[in-house]
Amino acid sequence: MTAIIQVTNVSKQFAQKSILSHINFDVAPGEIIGLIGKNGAGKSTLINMMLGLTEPTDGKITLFGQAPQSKTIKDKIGVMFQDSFGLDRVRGSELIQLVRSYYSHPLPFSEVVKLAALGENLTTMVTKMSGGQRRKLNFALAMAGNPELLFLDEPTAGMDANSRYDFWQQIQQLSQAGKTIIVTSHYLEEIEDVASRIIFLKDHHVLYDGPLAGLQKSFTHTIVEFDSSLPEAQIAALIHNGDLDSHNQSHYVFVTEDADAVVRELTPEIANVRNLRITQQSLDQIFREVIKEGD
Ligand SMILES: Nc1ncnc2c1ncn2[C@@H]1O[C@H](COP(=O)(O)OP(=O)(O)OP(=O)(O)O)[C@@H](O)[C@H]1O
Repeated sequence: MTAIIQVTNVSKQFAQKSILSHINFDVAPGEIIGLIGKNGAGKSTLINMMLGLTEPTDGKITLFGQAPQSKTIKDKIGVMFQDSFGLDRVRGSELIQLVRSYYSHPLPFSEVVKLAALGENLTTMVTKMSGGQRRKLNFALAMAGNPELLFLDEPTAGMDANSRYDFWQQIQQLSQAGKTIIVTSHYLEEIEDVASRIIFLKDHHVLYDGPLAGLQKSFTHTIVEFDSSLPEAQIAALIHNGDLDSHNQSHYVFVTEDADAVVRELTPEIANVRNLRITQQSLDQIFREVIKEGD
């Protein structure tokens, strides 16, 4: 299948400082790519290069087989940036109509409003909107042109829990309808639920590119968690085959490559251990652990 995005040996420097180095990946139609990495890893820079807003220092990017700056592909792309759009002294509905007018096959106005769950906020001046409402409006603007390819940079920042849930449901439906989606988010549990593929940026490179299950396999750690009223020093003295990830009140979380060994080490105090659970690491836990390495 033809790739929607091709990133070939791309490097980026700002003022001689390397931000990204030798980045390679292709994106197929219908994929939801979760682009992750700590603050400053280069996620927005990579998105900006894919959008043709900044040029790679080296390498090549194509979208739909053409240069990102090509006018003929603009109709196929929707973008939701981290920052707001600046046009504050207008109503949400006016902005949506304005953006629709730039596209040759925009979605009907009512469909845009429904997709973004904007409801009664439509006639509100943008300056009067809450952070969450502005994110929804930004999403409406990204979808207004009925794009094939969507870039979402931190889309749910500021949204409440219900709105976030509805938003990701919407994204999954768009993906099932064939849209290709590139998303960055610091809410890794959300990325974990929706992304068909994770691209993890670290130290200027792609550290991992593949499905979440593969990421868990590459970093073959398991979580052993339990509740105990024993003090941390006593628990730490027992367990040598795992690293303490967190201790919150009576709840202990250990990361290990050998869960059986950790359970055996706990046996002398098993009467003081409750709710023992063994699970795979979540994306958030892997992320925090990998990010810590080398810092
Ligand atoms: N126009 C620019 N000029 C100089 N440096 C820049 C420019 N844009 C980004 N940078 C630098 O490039 C690095 C990567 O920034 P970028 O915004 O791409 O990271 P990010 O992964 O999106 O971070 P965050 O998670 O905080 O949004 C940072 O060190 C940033 O300061």
